This record gives sequence, structure tokens and C-alpha cells, in this order.
Amino acid sequence: MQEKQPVAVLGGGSFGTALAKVLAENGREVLFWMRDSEQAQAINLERRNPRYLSQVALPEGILATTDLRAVLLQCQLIFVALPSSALRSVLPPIAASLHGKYLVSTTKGIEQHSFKLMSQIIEEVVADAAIGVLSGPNLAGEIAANALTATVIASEDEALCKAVQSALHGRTLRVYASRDRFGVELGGALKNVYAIIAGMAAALDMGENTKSMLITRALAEMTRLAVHLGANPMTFLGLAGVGDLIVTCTSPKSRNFQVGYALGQGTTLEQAVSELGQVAEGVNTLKALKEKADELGVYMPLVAGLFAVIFQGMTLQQVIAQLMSGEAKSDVDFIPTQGFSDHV
Ligand SMILES: NC(=O)C1=CN([C@@H]2O[C@H](COP(=O)(O)OP(=O)(O)OC[C@H]3O[C@@H](n4cnc5c(N)ncnc54)[C@H](O)[C@@H]3O)[C@@H](O)[C@H]2O)C=CC1
Ligand SMILES: O=C(CO)COP(=O)(O)O
Repeated sequence: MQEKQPVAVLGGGSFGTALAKVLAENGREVLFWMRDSEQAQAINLERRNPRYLSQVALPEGILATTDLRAVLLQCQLIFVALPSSALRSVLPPIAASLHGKYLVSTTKGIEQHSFKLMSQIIEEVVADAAIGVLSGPNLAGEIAANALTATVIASEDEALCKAVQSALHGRTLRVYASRDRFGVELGGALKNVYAIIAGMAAALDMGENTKSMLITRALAEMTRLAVHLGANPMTFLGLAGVGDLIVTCTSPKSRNFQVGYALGQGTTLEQAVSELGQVAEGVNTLKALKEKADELGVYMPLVAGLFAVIFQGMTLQQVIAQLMSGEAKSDVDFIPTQGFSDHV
């Protein structure tokens, strides 16, 4: 792939804006596609996105546009930074222009009922593209502010991984490669649900022990499901697993955490989501996850508890009492330990 070719970013929200900025700072020309022409015009004129990360100055190398076909004609490397709810409507009409491209999903969601991850949807829409997933502890505002950050590009296609590393790797962003696309993507989608729970705990001022218990048991649940689905549990010990879980479960900058915080203060889900005005993928992921856990019979008490509070009318106090009175389990029971000793 030619380094001189422009790079495409699809989706004019927070993460698209952060990615476009990093790419342009690395000297790449960026074609930044969004559906809102006023927003595109404002970015080109004022060098700021008026709606997302509006305080962040955007470099000259970014051209915002609403002409998706023209963008795809010029770019080989395409980052998809759309919410999960948009992929099925945006991609199929342009599928013919995506053949043979490098398509990198940054979207952290799961489709309900099909339980498809976003890169699997992309694969279904465009069978002959190289597909990758970018995920990790990557709060958009911090990336845009050049906070030192690490991320993972996961793909079976080595050339794609190299192209993404070369485009994004820079002074403040380290890009690690992985072959485990499924595990990396699953980690990024699952952690959003636990960030909602962590936000609730913060609103109730539950303390540091509780925070740590939640994060660690969340990791246990995520990994238990991953093992059931055939993913490599070791991936969950990396940036896209525990790394992303930590940042979203501890930072009020996470939108999922914010939704949880509002719920913990007694706000309704509808109100919390509408006041946020941005994507909190964890809400839809929760539904998909509960359905899958029930179908597979995987023990996911935190998911079941949050689902009961949000969708089944149980109070937080009832769910907490239920969780705490459950039968005591072994600590690390979710990774097959054949060949290891308990007494090392
Ligand atoms: N913001 C963050 O810190 C990070 C976000 N992500 C993931 O990136 C994805 C996108 O998130 P954000 O950019 O933060 O969301 P956002 O809420 O900031 O922006 C979403 C953007 O998508 C646009 N959009 C929505 N539906 C559309 C459609 N049908 N067609 C075209 N554009 C549409 C909106 O107009 C908006 O510009 C999510 O899956 C999120 O989990 C991943 C890493 C970090
Ligand atoms: O995925 C993220 C950080 O890695 C962003 O999380 P939120 O979508 O909760 O803001």
C-alpha cells in the first residue's frame, strides 16, 4: 500500500475525530466521511469538529466530506468508526466499492440475536476485503489530547496490521499487533457492560474494594464467556481485555460509565442515554450478552444483575443482595489450568 495514499475515516463522532487527528499528525492525508454536511463544512473551515471533541484543533491534512463514494475510490486503508447500530445501513449500499480494501473496525458492539461482532458484519457484507479490528484502552478525548496511549490492531492479515501500525504509530500512540481478531474484538465489546456497572457503583460511593472486586469479577465473566465461544483467554490479559476494562470501569470520561453513574443516581435509562447524546454501546451489548449467556448456559451474574435492574424492574439493592448471597465460587475458575500447579 502506498504511504502517500489518503486514509479514510468513516464516522464523524468522537473516535473518528481522534483517529483523523492522529493520522494527520503522522503526515497522512485524511478523508473524513460523515453524513452531516454542516458539520463537514465547519471542520474544513474552522479546523474543529463542532459536535464532538469540539475543543480539539484539527490539522490541515484532514478533509471532511459527505461524498462517501469519492472517499472509497481514493483510499485503500479505511477505518470504520461508526456506532454498531449504523453498520448494517451504511455499508451494504457501498459494498461494491469495498472489495480488496483494508477495512478496520473500531466499533465496540455486538449485534443482537445474531451475536455478530462488527468485523464479522463487515466480512458478511464484503467477502473479499482484508479485515482488522482496532481496540484497546483508547478514550477518544485522551488520544486527541496526545496522552500516551497503546492500542491493538488485530487481523489475520499481516500486511493490514503493518499498514495500520505505519499509519497510526507515533510519538504518543503505540500500536501493537495481534492475530486474535475475535478475542480482541470481543474484549472491546464486553467491557462496556461492566463500565455501566462500575459507574453505578461510583454513584453509590461504594469504595475501592468494591471497584476492584467488580473489575476482577468482570474479567472472570468476560473470560468465561470467551472460553465458551472458543476465544483465546490470554487475549483478555492484554490491552484489549483487562486494559480496556480498567480504563472504562474507572474513568468518568467513559460514556458507558456515565450512563451507569446516572442510573446509580436514579435517572431512567432513556433519560441517561438522551442526556449523554453520544453512543454508549454497553446498553445494546447487554441485551445481546444476556441472550447469549442464557442460550449457552454460561454463568454471568453481573450481566444478569444489570439486566434485571435495567430491563426487569429489580432494584439495585435487591440485585446487590442476590449477588452477595450467591454461593461462594473459586477465584480463578475460568481459564483451563491443565499443566499448571496451584502451589507455585
Ligand atoms: N469515543 C471513544 O472513546 C471510543 C469509541 N469507540 C467506539 O467507536 C464507535 C463510535 O463511537 P464514537 O465515535 O465515540 O461515537 P459518537 O457518539 O461520538 O459518534 C457517533 C458518530 O456516528 C454518526 N452516525 C450515527 N449513525 C450514523 C449513520 N447511520 N450513518 C453515518 N453516521 C452515523 C453520528 O452522527 C456521530 O458522528 C463506538 O462503537 C465506540 O464504542 C472505540 C474506542 C474509543
Ligand atoms: O472504548 C472506549 C475506551 O477504550 C470508550 O468507552 P466509552 O464508549 O464508554 O466512552
